Amino acid sequence: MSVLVFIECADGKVKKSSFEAACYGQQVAASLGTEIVAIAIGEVATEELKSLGKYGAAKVLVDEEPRLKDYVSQAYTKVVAAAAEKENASVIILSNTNIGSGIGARLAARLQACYAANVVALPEISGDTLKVKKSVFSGKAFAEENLSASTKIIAIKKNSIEVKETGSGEAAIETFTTALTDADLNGVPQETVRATGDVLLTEADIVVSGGRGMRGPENWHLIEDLAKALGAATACSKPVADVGWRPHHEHVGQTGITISPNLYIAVGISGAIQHLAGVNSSKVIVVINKDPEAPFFKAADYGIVGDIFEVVPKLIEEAKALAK
Ligand SMILES: Cc1cc2nc3c(=O)[nH]c(=O)nc-3n(C[C@H](O)[C@H](O)[C@H](O)COP(=O)(O)OP(=O)(O)OC[C@H]3O[C@@H](n4cnc5c(N)ncnc54)[C@H](O)[C@@H]3O)c2cc1C
Repeated sequence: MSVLVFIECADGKVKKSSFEAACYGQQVAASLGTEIVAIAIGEVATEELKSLGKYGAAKVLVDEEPRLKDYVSQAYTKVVAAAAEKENASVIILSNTNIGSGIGARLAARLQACYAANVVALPEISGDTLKVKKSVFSGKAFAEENLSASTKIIAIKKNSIEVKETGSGEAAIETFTTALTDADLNGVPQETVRATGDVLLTEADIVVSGGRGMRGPENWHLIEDLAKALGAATACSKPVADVGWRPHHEHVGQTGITISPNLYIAVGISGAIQHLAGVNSSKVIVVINKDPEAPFFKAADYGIVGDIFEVVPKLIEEAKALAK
């Protein structure tokens, strides 16, 4: 019996959300008296994979099949299922990303497993049952669910688990191959064009986001300059993307991307529930709005009541000074 953790990679590196999944897996494995094995797919730097040893992975299986350089749902599912069978995994941990949730649902069907997505805390373990807490209704409530099938799949919501090194060892790397058919590979991406700039929005620790209060795209340099000074990604509210001030892939909320950065700075955004649905699991929320009655202040950890065009240039100056 083991706990298998699926590791997502981008640009040859392990994504932060996968370190979170490894830490979660390590703690579950410790409670079950077993160890974690990780599975990574595609080209990933060996040092990155070895570093998973610091987060409890004794071994990392790597499938470097060139056709799996980019995510292919059926094929990735088959590889993870084969790794789970090889390692006799009773618990499989994924990150609750687009890729993780795509694989999770397919895996559950393939392995006759139970699957809990959006999990926000370590499970309570009672015999063969894992009780998990998950975020539901776009982050407005929590649900507890008992997972009792012999194979359990858990997808961790980003930023729910602190990434902590638990050891100094290096994980052993083992090449892993899975026999794939043409049918497994009938949806291979031909080209991937990076949507965001320097910092990937879904992986960013800090996000600076602008709303209709920015008045127009000609003022977006304020959002970009603040983001640059903080090493942050940029985002926006839906109407901003709808009118074409910003591209749609930056739109966060119920109908856009869901993010959970450590710091979310909302500039000139009112805080409608549809917007909050995509950002309310951020660790710290800072709101800048000239209207003290703006609903976003109720969800904020820190609020600045003031005019964007006075407040943000000062913040940029301060952030630049701190970075020196
Ligand atoms: C089905 C459905 C799905 C939706 N999905 C989403 C979604 O995914 N994401 C999303 O964002 N929205 C979504 N919406 C839209 C949502 O309801 C709001 O209309 C939207 O979030 C408002 O965007 P905003 O805050 O940028 O604009 P506004 O509501 O117009 O707010 C602008 C804010 O800027 C402030 N402001 C103006 N000038 C200044 C200044 N100079 N200095 C400081 N503050 C200033 C104002 O006080 C105001 O609070 C959805 C709506 C529906 C019906």
